[in-house]
Amino acid sequence: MPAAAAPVRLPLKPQQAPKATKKLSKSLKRKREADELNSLEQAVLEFDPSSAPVDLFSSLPITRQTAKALEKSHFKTLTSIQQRAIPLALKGYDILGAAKTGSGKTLAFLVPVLEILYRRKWTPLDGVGALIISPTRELATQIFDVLRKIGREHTFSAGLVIGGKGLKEEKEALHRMNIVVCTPGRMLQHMDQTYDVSFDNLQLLVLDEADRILDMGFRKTLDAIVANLPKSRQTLLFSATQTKNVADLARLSLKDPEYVAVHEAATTATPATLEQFYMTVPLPEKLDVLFSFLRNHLTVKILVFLSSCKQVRYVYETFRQLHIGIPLLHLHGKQKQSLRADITAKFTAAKTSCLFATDVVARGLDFPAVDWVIQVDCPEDADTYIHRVGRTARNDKTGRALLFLCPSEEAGFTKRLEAKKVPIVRVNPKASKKKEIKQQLQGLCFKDAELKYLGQKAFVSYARSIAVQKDKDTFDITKYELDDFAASLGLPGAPRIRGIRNVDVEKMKEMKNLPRGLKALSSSTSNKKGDGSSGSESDSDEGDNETAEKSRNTGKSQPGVVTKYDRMVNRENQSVLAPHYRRLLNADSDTDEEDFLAVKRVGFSPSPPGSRAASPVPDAENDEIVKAASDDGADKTINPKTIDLGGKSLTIDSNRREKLLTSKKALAALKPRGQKLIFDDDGSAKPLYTLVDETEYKEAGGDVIRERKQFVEMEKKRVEEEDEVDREIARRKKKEKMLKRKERERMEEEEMERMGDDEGEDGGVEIEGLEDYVPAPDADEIDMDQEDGGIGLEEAEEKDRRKEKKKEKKKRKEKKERGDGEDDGERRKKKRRKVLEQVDEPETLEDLEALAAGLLG
Ligand SMILES: Nc1ncnc2c1ncn2[C@@H]1O[C@H](COP(=O)(O)OP(=O)(O)OP(=O)(O)O)[C@@H](O)[C@H]1O
Repeated sequence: MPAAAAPVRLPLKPQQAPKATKKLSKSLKRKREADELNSLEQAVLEFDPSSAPVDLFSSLPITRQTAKALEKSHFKTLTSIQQRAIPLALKGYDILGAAKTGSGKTLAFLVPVLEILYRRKWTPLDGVGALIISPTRELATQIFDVLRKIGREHTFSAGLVIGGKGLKEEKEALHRMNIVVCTPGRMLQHMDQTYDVSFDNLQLLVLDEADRILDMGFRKTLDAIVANLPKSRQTLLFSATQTKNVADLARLSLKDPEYVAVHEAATTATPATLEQFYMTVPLPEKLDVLFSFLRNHLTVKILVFLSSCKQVRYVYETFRQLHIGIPLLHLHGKQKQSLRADITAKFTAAKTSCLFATDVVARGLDFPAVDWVIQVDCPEDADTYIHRVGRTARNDKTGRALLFLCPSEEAGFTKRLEAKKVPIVRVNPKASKKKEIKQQLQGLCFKDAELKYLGQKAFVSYARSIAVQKDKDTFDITKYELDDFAASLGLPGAPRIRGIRNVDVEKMKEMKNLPRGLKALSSSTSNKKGDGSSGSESDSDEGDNETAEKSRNTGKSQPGVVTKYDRMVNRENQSVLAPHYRRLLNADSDTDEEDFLAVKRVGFSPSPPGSRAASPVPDAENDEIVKAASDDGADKTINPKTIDLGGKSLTIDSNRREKLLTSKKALAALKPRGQKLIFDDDGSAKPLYTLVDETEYKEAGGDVIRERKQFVEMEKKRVEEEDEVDREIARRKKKEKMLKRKERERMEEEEMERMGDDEGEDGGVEIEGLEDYVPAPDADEIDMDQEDGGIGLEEAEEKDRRKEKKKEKKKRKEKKERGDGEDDGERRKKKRRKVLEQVDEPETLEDLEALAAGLLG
């Protein structure tokens, strides 16, 4: 599936082209469609959602097109959430849908989307009719794929707006979309920047994984999106862990929503076909247990969750080098979109594979036949646990899940699971099958400095992810054996951790045996020297470039004795794991405190008037100014030249001086700026603004900070207002243009219809009894749509029309050239006369034939 932004026109499969003899009169077809629509509306009206649930899609009051596509996609019977939600949604209710993972919620909202737009006679000119929002790109792509399948018999255009592609490309495509499947961030970007895309007509808003989209992470983005949507719309919210938070629902202005929770009475919140286990594994043994587990499960499909991108990378890179014996993949939010799509496709197709991933795949993804879900790092809450394990045992298939809990997490987290009705059994790892990989990891880190560096980052990001957890009953940072954990990653010591907030520093200071990493943390936090970064580590690429150099110097190695670990730590990162990773390193080093103060490139340094050549700064590229130490030890500049610039003297070398003197622009930049003056009635000049001394101003009762704030707010408001006016103008213009185009097309259609009817009356072929036949657009047009987001059907028709017109024009021109006003009969007579003039009396048979040919030709 191309993650293309370009809209695809449904139907997506070319149907059999109509034969000339089976041409169906357009007006008849239109009449039939109108009748069908009326009876469909009637059926929906009469349908009672509270009556016995419908088992088959064919028994639902839905269009022929949807029913046919569902059948072709092998969807015959409805799942329970579909039985309950679809009828209500068809009747126009707002819905809060909750059902276990893998129970078919996607169809429960996609079928109503297609049906409602169809019943409202939605055309490409009506703009965006339905907006489907998903928290991740992968899930949006999956929803889009299902939409393509079940919408293939309809003629709407649908598109993906998820980023990872050019904004311009998406912008252009957005104009043609009727159904938009998107991620929140990218959608908002378009709403802000693509001024002429209107959502004024929006009929349906769908939030898949609604609780996730409504939570803190997306709060502002979603609110801003909703502010751009009309209030009179239908809203459908779906999730396996649905929110009932009234404040959240109020944000979406739901109208008396129907709460459809099909498994609310069930004894478990997870699928009955899912077996769930947990193990208590000390943090330093986690990688050993994971490695041993994978070694013993080489022929299955496994999904392994870790809490940050760094961990995913580290575990993937090291396990790959340990040749574990099962194909390994890794997926996290810092990868390029094309790579993410590629890995998702690979894992979907794989029969045997192990995918290390962050929570980017925790929700909604429908990987077929996953045997095991392993959670190496404890999820932040029970809801996340439910979604993660929901990647297996989908749609009544079997599956297994295993959770690793650190001893300090066990009591707290099992309590949370119990409260959420998650049945889980404790198991112990078999000691005989456990293999320690610490030594191997140390070896790998020793050989490869970048791997070691990655391990350090993984360590820091794990510690941070624990420190920022809200559930302090489960996650107490002081209870993790961080030093041993660092050793288990193959690191020579626990890296220093900066920037963790919300940690009880005093408590940590009091602790005996406090890990070195946390000691550093406690001192840096209490001294307020942290870098200030905080927030969730999951899928974020934060981290700490710093090694534990200081602590190491004061640690195990003796002063003056350089151990192999010291060498390893001091060594620069040399080899390259991946270009992307190197970029990350560079990006990180950019944020170092040293860089914050360092001057990257300095040109000239103007010296104060009257002073000697002052601070000539060498340019890295040219090295114009050479400095040497004089006998008395003071700096002496060789070959100095001074230019006087309005009282300022500038010292430079002769070459640059020449250059500078020939460039007015460069000189102007160095000269003092001019001053703006105003002249009063007497002609005396005054500065444009007279500045009041701040203390004087304050004494007079002025509040500088408040006024600055007021000014900024006033300006912001003004810009927003102007922005809104601009948008409104753009929207109005677009609407006018659209209406004009619609009117023109309607007239053209009427004209064509008239011509078509005339044709029928004049002997054109009209076949009765082809009720089931739906004429399809040309296959060529569909191909273009599908392949590269090329022109739509509508545009193709427009092109054809233009071609026709051109042809006619050309014909007329030719006719004119041949002689104005001459009809064909006259022209023929003229030609015959000319032939007769040229040919003598025919004597032979050939002469006669030539004459006949000339006359007839
Ligand atoms: N009516 C149906 N008949 C047969 N299979 C179905 C039906 N509806 C959905 N499925 C299949 O069930 C699987 C799970 O569906 P879907 O992804 O919609 O679940 P979900 O409830 O959205 O899961 P999650 O909570 O994880 O997002 C998919 O493979 C889908 O093709």
